[in-house]
Amino acid sequence: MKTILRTENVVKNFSGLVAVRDLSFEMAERNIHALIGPNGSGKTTTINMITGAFPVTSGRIFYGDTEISTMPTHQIARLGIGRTFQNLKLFTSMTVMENLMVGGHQMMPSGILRFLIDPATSRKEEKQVEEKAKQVLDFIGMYDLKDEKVSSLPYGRQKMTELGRALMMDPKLLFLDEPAAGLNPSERVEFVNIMLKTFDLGIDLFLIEHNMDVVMNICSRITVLNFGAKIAEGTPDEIKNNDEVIKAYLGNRYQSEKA
Ligand SMILES: Nc1ncnc2c1ncn2[C@@H]1O[C@H](COP(=O)(O)OP(=O)(O)OP(=O)(O)O)[C@@H](O)[C@H]1O
Repeated sequence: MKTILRTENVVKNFSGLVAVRDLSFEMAERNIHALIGPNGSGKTTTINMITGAFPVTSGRIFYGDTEISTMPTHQIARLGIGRTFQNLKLFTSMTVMENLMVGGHQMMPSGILRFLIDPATSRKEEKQVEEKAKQVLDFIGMYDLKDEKVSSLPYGRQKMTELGRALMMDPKLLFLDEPAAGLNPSERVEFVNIMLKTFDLGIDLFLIEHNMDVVMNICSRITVLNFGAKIAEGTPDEIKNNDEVIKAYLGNRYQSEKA
C-alpha cells in the first residue's frame, strides 16, 4: 500500500529537553492511524513538527514523495494536511459559520489586496466559501447552529466546529489531537461517527488519543511513544498485547475499560 506520511529519524529538542528522539514511522494511505503514549511522551510535538508549527531539530518528514520538514505551515496545509488542536483554537466571539469561513478563506488565493484590485472575483470566492461552509455544517450536523456564537455552545459542539473548520481546508490527511477528550459518552459516539464519515469521504485520519476504546475500535494501526521514543507499532491487537506498551502506558487500563 502507498505511504502517505513518513518520518525519518526525527528529533525535537527544547533547550536541553529531548521531546522526540529519533522517531521513524510510516503511515499507509487509507488508514486511521493513532499515536498513543503517556502524558508528555512527545505526541503533540510530533504533530506540531509534521504540520510545520515547530521546526524539526533534525530528521526528515515526507508527505507522499514531497519532503515537508522545512516547509511553513500554510504551505503544508495547501498540500492537503489539516489539523485540529488539543486546546481548541476557535474565534469564540464569532459565530460557527464565521469560524468555518475563516478556514475556507485560508485556502483561497484572494486576500485583502486582491479585493481592492478585483472585487468581483473576491465576491465570487466569498460565495463559494459560504456554500462550502453550508455543506460542511450539514455534514457535521450543525447547520441549525450556524449563527450561534461559539462561546455560547457546549464544549462538544465547539470541538465539532473545529473539525468543521479543518474540513473547510479540504485536507487529504487530517490530524486530530485528542478528539474524544472532554466529551461526554453521547458526544463521543457522535464525534466517532463523524470521524468515520470523514474517513469514508477519502480523508485519511491520524489521531492522538488517550481513550483506548476509541483507538482500539477505529484505528487500523497504532504507533506508541514513551519518553519521546517509539516503543511499538502495530495493529490494535498487537499493541494491546505488547508487554512494553502495557508496562509503559496501558497497564490493565484497557482490560478494565472493557470489563
Ligand atoms: N513549546 C515547548 N517548549 C518547551 N517544552 C515543550 C514545548 N512543547 C512541549 N514541550 C515538552 O516536550 C515534552 C513532550 O510534550 P508533548 O506535548 O509533545 O507531549 P504529549 O505526548 O502530547 O503529552 P499529552 O498527552 O499530555 O498531551 C514534554 O516534556 C513537554 O513539556
